[in-house]
Amino acid sequence: TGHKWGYGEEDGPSAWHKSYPIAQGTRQSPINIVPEEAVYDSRLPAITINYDNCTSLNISNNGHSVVVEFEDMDDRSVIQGGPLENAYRLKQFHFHWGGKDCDGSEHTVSGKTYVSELHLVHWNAVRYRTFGEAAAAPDGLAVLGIFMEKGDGHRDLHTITDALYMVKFKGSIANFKGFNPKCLLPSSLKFWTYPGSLTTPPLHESVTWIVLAEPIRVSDKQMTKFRMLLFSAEEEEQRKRMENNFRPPQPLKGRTVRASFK
Ligand SMILES: NS(=O)(=O)c1c(F)c(F)c(S(=O)(=O)CCO)c(N[C@H](c2ccccc2)[C@@H](O)c2ccccc2)c1F
Ligand SMILES: [Zn+2]
Repeated sequence: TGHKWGYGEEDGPSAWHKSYPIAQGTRQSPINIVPEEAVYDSRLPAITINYDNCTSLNISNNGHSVVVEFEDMDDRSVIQGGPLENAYRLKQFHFHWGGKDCDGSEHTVSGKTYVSELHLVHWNAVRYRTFGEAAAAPDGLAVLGIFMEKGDGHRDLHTITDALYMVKFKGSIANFKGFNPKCLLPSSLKFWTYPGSLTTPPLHESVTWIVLAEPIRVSDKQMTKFRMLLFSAEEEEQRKRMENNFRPPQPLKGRTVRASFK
């Protein structure tokens, strides 16, 4: 299903509009966040993240990123508050990263890039019956974005980077039970929020983005493990390293970015 797309010269972000015209839409993501231009909204409630009973299922390499999926048939792991009218269920999380440390994140802050960005994808199960339905609705998805900067290793990220060898090739999947992504959250939940889209095809304009201002740290060794993943499947003779799987910032087109903090 859907046209083959990637992050290369021919099939990368600048070519996506040919199969996905929404790529040139009015609420595309990611964006460059300019803190001084963000509007502080004192009425924005804090976001509440209830992952205590989350059930992680597996970790997989889908040829675009490394993804950890969760059981989402009830409200066992939800995010709410902030700009959200309803509780949104955690469906999966994945990462974006660069080939070296100069870039890798999707959102940027006053032009600053981070080495990686973690996305926790949630869907509005109050208003929509299935993830697919929600994914195509303007208030269907909420993605929590967490910047990752170079530093000493993140203890809990270890659990993930130590499992990456199991999903080296595109199409590989492995058991990954008992992981709670709560441990990946930074200490502050201060955030910016704006109406946007998926940053990969199908690029649906269905995402309320919640980007945390405080990054978490990732070590050099841990980044090296992400870069050992492959875009290619085991049987392909051309082995392409999975790196630079990020879309560059898109035009704001009049949108307002709100801040939960001064
Ligand atoms: N940055 S982002 O949050 O926009 C994003 C990504 F950057 C991203 F790489 C993925 S992905 O699943 O890794 C591969 C692309 O489908 C998804 N995955 C989506 C998804 C699939 C299943 C379950 C949750 C999320 C995406 O594949 C998708 C969303 C909606 C409809 C079809 C596909 C995604 F949402
Ligand atoms: Zn993403």
